[in-house]
Amino acid sequence: MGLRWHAVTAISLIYAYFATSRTSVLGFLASFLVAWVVQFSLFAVWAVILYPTFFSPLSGLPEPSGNGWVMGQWRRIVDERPGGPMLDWTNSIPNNGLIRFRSLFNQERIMPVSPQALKEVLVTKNYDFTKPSEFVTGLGRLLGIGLFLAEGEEHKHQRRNLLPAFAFRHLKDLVPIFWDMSREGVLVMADKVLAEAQQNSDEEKLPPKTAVLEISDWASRMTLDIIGVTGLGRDFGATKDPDNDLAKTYNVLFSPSPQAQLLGMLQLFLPGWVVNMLPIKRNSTVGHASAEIRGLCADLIASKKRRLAAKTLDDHDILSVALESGGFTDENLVDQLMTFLAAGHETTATAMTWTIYMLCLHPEMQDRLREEVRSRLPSLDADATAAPVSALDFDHMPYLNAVCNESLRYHPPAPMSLRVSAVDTTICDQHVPKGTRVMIVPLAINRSRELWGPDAGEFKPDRWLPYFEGDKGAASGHAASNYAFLTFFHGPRSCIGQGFAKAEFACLLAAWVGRFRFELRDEKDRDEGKMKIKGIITARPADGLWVKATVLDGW
Ligand code: HEM
Repeated sequence: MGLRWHAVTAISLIYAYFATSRTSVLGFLASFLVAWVVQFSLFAVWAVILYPTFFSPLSGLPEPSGNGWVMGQWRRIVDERPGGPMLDWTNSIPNNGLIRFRSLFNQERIMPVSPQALKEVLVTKNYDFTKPSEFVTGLGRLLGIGLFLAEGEEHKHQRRNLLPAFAFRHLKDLVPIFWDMSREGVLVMADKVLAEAQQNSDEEKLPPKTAVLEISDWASRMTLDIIGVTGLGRDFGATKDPDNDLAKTYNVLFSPSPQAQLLGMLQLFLPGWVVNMLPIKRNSTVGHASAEIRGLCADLIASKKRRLAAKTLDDHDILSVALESGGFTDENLVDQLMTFLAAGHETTATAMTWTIYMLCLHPEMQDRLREEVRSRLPSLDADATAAPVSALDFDHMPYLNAVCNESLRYHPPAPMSLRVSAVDTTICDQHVPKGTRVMIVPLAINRSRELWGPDAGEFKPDRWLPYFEGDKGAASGHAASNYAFLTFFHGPRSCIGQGFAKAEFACLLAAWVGRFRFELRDEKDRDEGKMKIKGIITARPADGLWVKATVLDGW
């Protein structure tokens, strides 16, 4: 529910016009202000207290206790990790598929938590629920107004034209490229570790061939290079160069700074274009970064178009597929590329970061995974052409796939997202008025005890392996429903890059764990509950993940 600024201003003007003699400008202004403030105050009492408490059709839904008088559950929402309070509510509040909670100024949110409620929001009534307008004005600067932010018919059209780039057959062909790039990246990493290890001082007490790395930075640079080559046909060279401009630009864009949080909050109350124009540093940083990325994407398109015109284009990257479809204008293609660059590398890098963290907490799983990798894949030192790998090699690595799935379940890189009902509609027969905000929380669903059983809160890759010969439940991690795994969402707006991300993730993880042993640098990080986790779209350890990486021999 938003204040109707135009109506309030018009009523205030009319009041001031009739209430004053119109000879005094000051008198007119004072009356205008008084009328404005009175209306605003009445609205605030209605919107913040009366409506959510007594009049909302959603007020009968179960909700967490301990609401602040004005701020609802806001304190918890900002203090805890993204999605953390919702996880707690999902597991503790009895419900019929929907939970309501109140956010800043008691704004109502509803959260679908049963398979039926999720199915309606994501699949059967998907187009009743759109992305909120602040996504377009806020995220649009980072992601471009591409597939991620398109709606309705425009979304269907774009998705249809982009799908061939993600077809199964095409993804299979990408696996050797993913592997090759993972292999090369790990060789660069290993050189760096060995060079640093030679300079280790005695006080550091690090084992031989060991150095401390910040893992999320390495993961981001490698995934940026992978999406560069396979998505856009350009190698950005970020893995080899820690000062790579594009990597640094994304690093700044996705850093959860206090200013970024403030802007995100203001987007809830002010028109997006006003927020984007506020004279604060974050705005100019994002403006410059976004212009730089746009320029880069425009260059790439121009160069591909020249090759397409000269009939020398035989690439299969996402950009080439989009170009050949003929379904996009140049301007729109720039937006699509921005979307794929951002959505296609931060997410997978976050998955890598959390997986290394979990494998540090569970060294026995790390050893088991390494054993499988080393027994199934050629050494990283082997010549890639002499020892090629294929998608089939990865299909035959059950533990690798189990670890990847479990990590994506336990730490979904994008822990929550938002929708708004575009029309009056229903979820599980509950009336949902137009304009209601619907919070979709993969972190909460992926760890729901109702859907996963009493061990939902444990990291257990084995749940993805068959418990007996012919056990079909392994494919869904033995969950009660397909909707229990929400990491990539479901339905027409599910992640188009899901297959791409899973294949890339498996290659990267196999190469990293095959070559290195990872241990946490700081003992205090063992307590996940105390870790500061923040993020814009994706959620990672706020201060990075610092690990001791040891280069291992024998493979
Ligand atoms: C582990 C990695 C990834 C995760 C966890 C992930 C997760 C998601 C999620 C949850 C959504 C839906 C968000 C929403 O609607 O609010 C989404 C959408 C999307 N993702 Fe991914 N993603 C990953 C990797 C990728 C990759 C590698 C690409 C591209 C190569 C990609 C491209 C997209 C696009 C274009 C959309 C918008 C789809 C649409 O609205 O039709 N993602 N992703």
